[in-house]
Amino acid sequence: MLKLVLATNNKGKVKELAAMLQPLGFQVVPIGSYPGFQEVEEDGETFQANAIKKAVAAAEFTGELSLADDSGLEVDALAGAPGVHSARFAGEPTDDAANNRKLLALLEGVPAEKRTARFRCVIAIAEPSGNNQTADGTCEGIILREQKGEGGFGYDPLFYVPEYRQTFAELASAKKNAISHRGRALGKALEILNRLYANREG
Ligand SMILES: O=P(O)(O)OP(=O)(O)OP(=O)(O)OC[C@H]1O[C@@H](n2cnc3c(O)ncnc32)[C@H](O)[C@@H]1O
Ligand SMILES: [Mg+2]
Repeated sequence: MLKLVLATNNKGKVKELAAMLQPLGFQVVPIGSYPGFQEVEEDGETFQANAIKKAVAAAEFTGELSLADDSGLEVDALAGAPGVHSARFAGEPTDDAANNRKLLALLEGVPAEKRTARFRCVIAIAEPSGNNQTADGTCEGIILREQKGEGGFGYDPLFYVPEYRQTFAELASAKKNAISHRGRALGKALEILNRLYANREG
């Protein structure tokens, strides 16, 4: 089995990443199952910087190949906010419902054609040595005026994908994974993982 530590405390991310990686033969282990791991401070100015920081910390702590995901929502009418601050948009600790309420309040009165947004994701893969590589993905959508759907997590009930006429929270999870920022970043990250494992078994 190809062991891979998932350096995230977000259950929604773990679920999606595991659903995509397990069928490919990866044995994924969430960082939560390693007692004593100190959560890293996500003080980077970019998704890439934060993803690398999380992946390297996990790889150094566990001695295993580790994957981290830093992601967020960029809303054009808000000049790209909440961006890297998506998780704590409405303050600490992370509260998805409060984040969604804040987003709706800030967009009140903004017409549909100006509610464009995108999710961004950077996945970092780190080795215990600290060596790391990254891959990114985006997905374009529109911020609705009210939440729709029960699936997913975070901003999913407000993120409408015109192509499918559904929000990320309404889409079946396999469909979300096929088109999401995370799914696209993971597709590229798999090429990195394949090279790393090929070298190991070399
Ligand atoms: O840092 P980790 O432990 O991975 O977990 P986190 O939830 O803090 O994750 P981030 O720092 O990457 O913050 C990303 C936030 O952006 C939002 N987000 C990212 N991907 C999303 C998705 O697929 N659907 C909905 N919201 C998403 C969600 O609110 C996340 O909390
Ligand atoms: Mg975080």
